[in-house]
Amino acid sequence: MSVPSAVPPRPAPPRPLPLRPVPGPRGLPGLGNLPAFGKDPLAFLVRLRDDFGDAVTWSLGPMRGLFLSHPQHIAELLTTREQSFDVLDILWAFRQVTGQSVLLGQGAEWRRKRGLVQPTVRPRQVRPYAATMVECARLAAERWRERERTDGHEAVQIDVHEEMALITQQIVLRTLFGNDLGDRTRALGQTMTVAEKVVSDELRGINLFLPGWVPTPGRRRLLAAVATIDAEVHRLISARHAGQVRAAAGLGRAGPNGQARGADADDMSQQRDGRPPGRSPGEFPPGAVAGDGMSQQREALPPGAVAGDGRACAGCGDRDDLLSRLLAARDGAGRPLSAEEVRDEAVTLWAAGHETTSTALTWAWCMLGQSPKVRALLDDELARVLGGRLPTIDDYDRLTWTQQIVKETLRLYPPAWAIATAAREGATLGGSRIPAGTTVWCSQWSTHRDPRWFPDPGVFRPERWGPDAPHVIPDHAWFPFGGGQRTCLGARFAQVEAVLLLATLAQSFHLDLAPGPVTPKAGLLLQPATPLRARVRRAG
Ligand code: HEM
Repeated sequence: MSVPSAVPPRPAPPRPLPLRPVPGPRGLPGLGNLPAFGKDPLAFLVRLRDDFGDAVTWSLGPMRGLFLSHPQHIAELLTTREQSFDVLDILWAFRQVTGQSVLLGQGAEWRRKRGLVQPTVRPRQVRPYAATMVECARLAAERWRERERTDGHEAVQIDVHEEMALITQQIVLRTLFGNDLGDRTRALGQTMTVAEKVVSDELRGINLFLPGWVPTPGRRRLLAAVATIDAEVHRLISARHAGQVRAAAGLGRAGPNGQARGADADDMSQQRDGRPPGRSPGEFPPGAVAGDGMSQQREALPPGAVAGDGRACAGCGDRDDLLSRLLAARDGAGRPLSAEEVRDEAVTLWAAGHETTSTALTWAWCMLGQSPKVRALLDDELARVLGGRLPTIDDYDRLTWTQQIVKETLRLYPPAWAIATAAREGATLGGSRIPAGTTVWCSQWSTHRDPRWFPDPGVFRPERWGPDAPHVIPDHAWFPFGGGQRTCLGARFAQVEAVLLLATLAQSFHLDLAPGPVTPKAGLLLQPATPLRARVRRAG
């Protein structure tokens, strides 16, 4: 007879679903399936699944590929990625922006950085940023009203994505740097937009295979944009750091950007390792954490925004933005991130954190514009839960229909539409060996539209995510934020942001879409192929 134990036995890991890859469509000599994929990657991946099955081999130029469509295989890939698969080494342009951050790192270095960055954006920490999210949405609403006053009621036309990107850019920059950027926020945001556009272009066609040293006009633009970003971010970091050191040493209050008054904080102009100027490998002295000299920025923040919650970030002093958290972070050995590492992580959170969410919001408005019933239920919920006031983080759990709208939008139009990794020696999936070097792909676009998991997959139906939904959605059939150990660090941040922005803006406005079809285009992210234009109309 077995002795009862206080600790319940761990459930056995599910048996892997056997993997039996079949060859996909025959490609062209030397190019493989590159032309078909390049022409329409979304249609191509869906065709691989529909015409060939759940595990299909194909090739992209010299790259031997394996495409997975079954959620169980996807789950296995994402959960074993750190042990058996590498980050693809084709992301030269992306690396220029993110540097050696958690996004493209691997192995022990990635684990260390993930351990340092994760606590700064974990769900509990998103709470203090919610007020900033709502405030930035409120400012956008004010801007639209102002345009109504000047241009007339009928005339306010917007490019939805441009407007959403303005808001999310402002949110991420404020949550990162407080108000330190001041009136440079917009210009710096535009510089990041230039960099992102080039990165997106680089991931298409022949550029994908050009070594990083080949200069192209786009690459020159990218490097110039990165140099501007670096100079500004390093200025902010070193000013904040100098302010912290001075405050810790009791040498008086910091200046308006956190720098010690009279100190020459901007000493970050050396060039290193062929990277753009403005990066410094400098380590901060241990213990150089925020002191009490930052109250001037705090006063400049909107009321309640990025609250200085000492419990949330020990070592941040009265600044509680992401930069303070990164500067205060210590690894298991008590080591902080170096100045360059802080730069890389800050710019990565910025780049990874704004365009993804603004893209999701653009699609959400598109869906709302096309689905009057869904919109009417949204209006009911907003009236019931908010009754005309601005939302707070405490409303999040009650805004269930708004959450379902966001989830369903992320299903139909996942901003990140595919994940690709390279198999290492010894990698296996579904019990089968995967030859080293094989690029293993899965696609949110195609799996999220698989009728086996989502009946009527092309229909926007937020009810799927309600408690009474008749269909069980298997694990990893919906994975807009990836999965496993490398799952998106900002998933909670993004979901809270999307719900609060929609709730704030939809309370006051409808966005009436310009007539005509909206087609998605797969670049770095999945975005409308042409600008989504809408007329802003007062709600109610
Ligand atoms: C709708 C918005 C977003 C989407 C769809 C999205 C999607 C993703 C995806 C698919 C990954 C790769 C996961 C994987 O490989 O398994 C990822 C990684 C990441 N995301 Fe997001 N993301 C969003 C918003 C954000 C935000 C707001 C932030 C930061 C504030 C952020 C920061 C990151 C970081 C740092 C990683 C790298 C994690 C690692 O490799 O360890 N993301 N995201």
